[in-house]
Amino acid sequence: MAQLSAKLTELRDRLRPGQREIADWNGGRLAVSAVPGAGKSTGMAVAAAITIAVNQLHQRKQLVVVTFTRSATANIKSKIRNHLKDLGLPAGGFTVQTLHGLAWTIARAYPEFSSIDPEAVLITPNQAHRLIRSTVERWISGNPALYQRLVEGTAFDGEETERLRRQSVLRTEILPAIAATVIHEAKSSGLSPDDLVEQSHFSHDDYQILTIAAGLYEQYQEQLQLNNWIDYDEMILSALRVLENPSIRQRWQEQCFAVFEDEAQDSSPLQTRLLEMLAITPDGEQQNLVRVGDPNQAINSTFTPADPVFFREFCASCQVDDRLAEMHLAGRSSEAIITAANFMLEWTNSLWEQARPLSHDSEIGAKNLPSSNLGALAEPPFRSQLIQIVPADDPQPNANPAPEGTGLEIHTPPDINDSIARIGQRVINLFAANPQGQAAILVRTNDQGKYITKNLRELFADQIEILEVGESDRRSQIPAEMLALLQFIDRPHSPDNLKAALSVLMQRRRIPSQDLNRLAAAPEQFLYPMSIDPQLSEAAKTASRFCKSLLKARMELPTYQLITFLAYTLDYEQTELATADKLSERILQQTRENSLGEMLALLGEIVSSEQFEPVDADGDTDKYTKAQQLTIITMHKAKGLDWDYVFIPFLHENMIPGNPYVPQQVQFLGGFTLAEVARAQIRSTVHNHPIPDLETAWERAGALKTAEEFRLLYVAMTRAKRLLWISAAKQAPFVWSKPENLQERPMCPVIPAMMRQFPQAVVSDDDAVDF
Ligand SMILES: Nc1ncnc2c1ncn2[C@@H]1O[C@H](COP(=O)(O)OP(=O)(O)OP(=O)(O)O)[C@@H](O)[C@H]1O
Repeated sequence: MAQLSAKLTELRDRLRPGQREIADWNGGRLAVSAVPGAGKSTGMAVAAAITIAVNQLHQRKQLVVVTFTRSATANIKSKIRNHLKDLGLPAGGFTVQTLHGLAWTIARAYPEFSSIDPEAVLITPNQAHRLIRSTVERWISGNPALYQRLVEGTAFDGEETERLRRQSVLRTEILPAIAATVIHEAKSSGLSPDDLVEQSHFSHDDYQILTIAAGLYEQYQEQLQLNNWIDYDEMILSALRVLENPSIRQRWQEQCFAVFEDEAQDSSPLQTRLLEMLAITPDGEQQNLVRVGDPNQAINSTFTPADPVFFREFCASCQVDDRLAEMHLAGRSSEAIITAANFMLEWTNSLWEQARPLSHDSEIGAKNLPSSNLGALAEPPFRSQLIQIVPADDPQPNANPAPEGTGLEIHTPPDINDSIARIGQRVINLFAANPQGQAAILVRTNDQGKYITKNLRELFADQIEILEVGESDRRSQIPAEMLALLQFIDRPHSPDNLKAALSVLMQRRRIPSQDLNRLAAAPEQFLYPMSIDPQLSEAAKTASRFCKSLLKARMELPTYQLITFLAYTLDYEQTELATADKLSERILQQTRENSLGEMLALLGEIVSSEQFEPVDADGDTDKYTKAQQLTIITMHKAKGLDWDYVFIPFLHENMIPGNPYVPQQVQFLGGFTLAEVARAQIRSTVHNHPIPDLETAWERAGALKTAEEFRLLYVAMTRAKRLLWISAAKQAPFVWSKPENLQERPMCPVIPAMMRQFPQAVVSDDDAVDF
């Protein structure tokens, strides 16, 4: 016993302040707000092992550890096991699960209370999902007046082709977008369709957007049940339904000693409710709940219902009881990188301050700040929490490593191709000097990653080992792309099928970019135009020829060869072709008659249930950070990872923070996108604020997006250990779907501010040639 106690002390001593507060937790609620690289996961794993040991937890009294992703789950699990092993204890007394995994375990154990069929198929309904499509169709037929009001938009002269165009946009873009956005938003905030109906009485816009949202949500729920599907929110809801039963709840609460949650800033209100319920002690006296997170790394809030506000509120309420620990020390990066990240955080917060209606003019002049839309936010984009370097006696080996050169470099090359060449040459030199070095290029969009990869391969052939993470994302799109093209081949005169096929061809750059709604509104005229029909544009003629070649293949090829043919037609790369072959084989094995109808039905199942693993896809993130490898990855995916050398090119204003964008084809409804407006309205009801009108809601959505984009840049910057290399080329594309059209682009506004603040980091074009 004395030996265990000595080992526990030794383990605790390996922690730094902040981490120790988690390890010293002995009941009740605790919030831990940490900076990037503070060692949240490391601290939580040690704290978990100590808690298990001290409280002698076992199979029937467990510590429940919850993380956000499956790869993080595996990571923490192995850390806890190793600590327990070092302590000479069995690897029991705890479970590590994702929130959804936990909910599913509870729901599946009691089907009679969760009303979940264990055979139900799990789906993630995006806009293109057939569940969303049929939800929209049913809503339209049940709500002709609301639909008609949408068709009329802000002005309508009754012209027939315009009506058809608007109907097509509404059916295939606007309403699916509203459905996909608001249903998830409402559901994971714990609102039912009836709640939304009730809220809709308090909003007074012409389109009655909340009424539309409620109607779509209702239809969606019906369809979900009918098909025996469940979505991720339903899992949480059904677990909550199970726990409503007092005796089952009691049993779970007895079994659960405490809940430790990592990445708490990313949880939705519904998820939090589940954890809070489990964490209540059986006597109902207290909540054994430790939530660890970083509100400044909340980068999912504009496309999921997570909102950093919730975690900030949790921190604030714990602070009142003196139950808030702050982890400011971080050993990941060189000091120059930490200073740059801190500056960026404070600069963004002053931008918000200046944009507030009651800001002081005198300060603005001094800070030389550009204008921004952040003033619509009640809270600053960042929690005011600066990263500090660790003291000399820190337990982390090589903490705050020596910088590579000055640690921070800011480049403004003439154009994006120059940026890519500079990065390539620099990586070759860095890898030659440091055989253990790892590097990454962080991009805002997958289009950028694809462009960089192609150019680096052309410029440096096999001198650099490159891993482009987006490549495997593209592979996972393959079943859906095949389905879209085959549905078109099967029924080419359906406007929906035509539009879906054209979208795939456009995304894969097989046909020029253009407004597809006009083409899809009249498939006959598009495919087989007669002399009396209006002339097609050159771009439309190319698209028409392409589509006809697909139809011709249908006549000439046996069905089982169609997928392979389409894969070549889309100009798939090597691994994409292998994935398409695998898909084709699977369909061949599972279908008997080999008819197109049978093939479509099976492919539809595969797509909606996501049962197909693309070739070489797994969630193992170790392969992203290998030595001597240059990883090209989006800023979102880079969260939680780090590299010695991090390159962030293409920092232009239209990327970060970006502009609130209303696509031309939806502008007949007004200067906003309805899905975002509806979301901002639902958000207000969740926070018990009055429902804003359309314009105010749109402004707020824009401000949230700006704040999140700056947080995303902060996450990206804090991935660097020894070198943070950033650039904004003078010439860049207007849109990345056409990277060859270069023009002068303004920089992301934080770059000039950083150049003023860190003049020693600015690399002039003449110096850059030497790298
Ligand atoms: N007490 C410690 N002793 C030794 N190494 C540590 C300690 N705490 C953290 N580290 C190291 O610091 C690095 C960052 O830790 P970790 O991944 O836990 O940070 P995090 O706060 O979860 O990071 P993120 O910013 O990605 O959220 C890891 O390499 C980890 O091994």
